[in-house]
Amino acid sequence: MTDLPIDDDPLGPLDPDFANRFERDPRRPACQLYLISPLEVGGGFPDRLRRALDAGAVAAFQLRLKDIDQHEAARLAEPLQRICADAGTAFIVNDSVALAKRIGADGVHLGQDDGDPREARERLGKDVQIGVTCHDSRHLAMEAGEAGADYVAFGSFYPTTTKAVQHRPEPTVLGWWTTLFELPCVAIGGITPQNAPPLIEAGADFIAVCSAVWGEDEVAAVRAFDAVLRG
Ligand SMILES: Cc1ncc(COP(=O)(O)OP(=O)(O)O)c(N)n1
Ligand SMILES: Cc1nc(C(=O)O)sc1CCOP(=O)(O)O
Ligand SMILES: [Mg+2]
Repeated sequence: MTDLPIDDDPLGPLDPDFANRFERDPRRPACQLYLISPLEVGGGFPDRLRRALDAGAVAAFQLRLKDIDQHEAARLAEPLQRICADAGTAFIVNDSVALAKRIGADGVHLGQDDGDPREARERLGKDVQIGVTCHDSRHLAMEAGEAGADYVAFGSFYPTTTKAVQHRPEPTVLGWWTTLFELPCVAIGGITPQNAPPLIEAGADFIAVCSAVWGEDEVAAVRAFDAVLRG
């Protein structure tokens, strides 16, 4: 993941073997940016991604495609995965353990109907990051933690047009989670640079964003998130 300047950090450099993990680390901002892809990632999208990752610190990028066969998804993933690797950004595949394994992704994100995190762990191994959607549920989050997830995701905090959503957590769930558990939490849903601060202050370890970056000028948007996240 993209780091703060670390060469002169008194804690020393991040171990490159652990650089793409979802972990709290005092050498990184307390809350980091996690980009979710639009559904269309062909055409000029790789250039947009490169520009976005150059514009500020982006910890992770999720390839979120729907209704697409795995060969086509793997073909579309290839340039994006390379761009993320060059930028030190973790490359996460949405929904599909099979695709994540096939392309050697850094992680997979699983919704409640996307499969069992324990099976995903068996298939992907200990080094691949597994994230789990938990909506507004403390119970689901604790279950995901027990199942070996590397992060839990709560949402949708704000209205979104990217996806039909049925849950609206309060930011307090983030504070509850971070106070009790080491496992990082992700906040998602309708997040913009303007409405992000209450989620950051409540304790989100990551904010996951789609339309506020790809529906806008991606460079200006990542810079605006970067400024908010660096306080
Ligand atoms: C970081 C993150 N959080 C939540 C989701 C939503 O996952 P899911 O509920 O499986 O819905 P889809 O994204 O698959 O439509 C996510 N993708 N990423
Ligand atoms: C993919 C996704 N999952 C959500 C959840 O609540 O689990 S909200 C969401 C959409 C995120 O996109 P945007 O930043 O454009 O709102
Ligand atoms: Mg899903």
